[in-house]
Amino acid sequence: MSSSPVPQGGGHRADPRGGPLLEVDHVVVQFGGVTAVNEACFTADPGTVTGLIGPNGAGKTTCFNVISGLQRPTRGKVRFQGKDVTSMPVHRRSKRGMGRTFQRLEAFGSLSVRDNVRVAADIHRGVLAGLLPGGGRGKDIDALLERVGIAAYANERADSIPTGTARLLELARCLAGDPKLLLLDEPSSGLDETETDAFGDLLRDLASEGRAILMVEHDMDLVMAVCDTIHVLDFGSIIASGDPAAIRRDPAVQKAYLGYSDEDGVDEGHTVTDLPAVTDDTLVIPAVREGAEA
Ligand SMILES: Nc1ncnc2c1ncn2[C@@H]1O[C@H](COP(=O)(O)OP(=O)(O)OP(=O)(O)O)[C@@H](O)[C@H]1O
Repeated sequence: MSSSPVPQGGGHRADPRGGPLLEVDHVVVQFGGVTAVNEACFTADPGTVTGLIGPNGAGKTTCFNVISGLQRPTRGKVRFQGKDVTSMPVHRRSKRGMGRTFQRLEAFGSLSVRDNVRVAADIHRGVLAGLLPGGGRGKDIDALLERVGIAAYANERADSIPTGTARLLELARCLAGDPKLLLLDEPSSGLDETETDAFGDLLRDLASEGRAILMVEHDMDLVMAVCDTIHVLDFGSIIASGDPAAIRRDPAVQKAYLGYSDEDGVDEGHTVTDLPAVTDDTLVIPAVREGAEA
């Protein structure tokens, strides 16, 4: 895949002073009496995949909204390439190299898959737009579709493709802007197992070009397979940060998801057979907090 002629992010740099590409610094978001994000601090670095996980309502999307500029934090700062962008509008962050996909699909339904990417390239004026007029540019767009695995759908209307494919289209539209930071919100939902494996490979490949990837994702197998670092949010606060092995073992994470941890042993009505194994090999963190509505 690395021989693809489409945007290759090699050379994406962090803050020239040597800091991380993205810094979320003590961010607080309050909606009336609800504290959606509570003093969150984390970073994303070039060449890495960072996961932001947590049960439903933990504050993941609100964090993404703060980073991308859709939500002003009540307190705290967001820095990108060392610059304070907390008050910067969405389009200027995007121009500086932030790309985002949404849980809700954003493509133009009546346009073909290829034209959706073409429009995104024109909007971003990324490396695709304006380059090699005519056939050349079309070829680059087709190579991008190939790279994300949706070339077979190039001529289909965007509103007629399966949900998983539409998510990959979102990613292709995002990549047309050649972002330094990719913010991916539930990117694998709708993908089957084989597609998810291929998607994981693509994420690693995109990171290897020097991009920073920050991903909110409920598929824990994918998160554990591709992330270098994982931050776990619960009720707006980061309760654990570390590599996948550390996160699997973390008692606070097990409690947040399962209501109990390995350290608790068997109590509060749980029997041995009730307790799912939480081991290095078996990840049994469900997407939904135990007892919560899905
Ligand atoms: N605009 C808003 N107004 C009021 N409360 C909000 C708003 N947006 C989010 N919230 C609340 O903030 C908290 C965090 O929500 P958020 O959507 O960020 O969680 P999440 O981790 O992304 O959840 P999910 O996994 O279900 O998408 C929730 O309690 C939610 O109800």
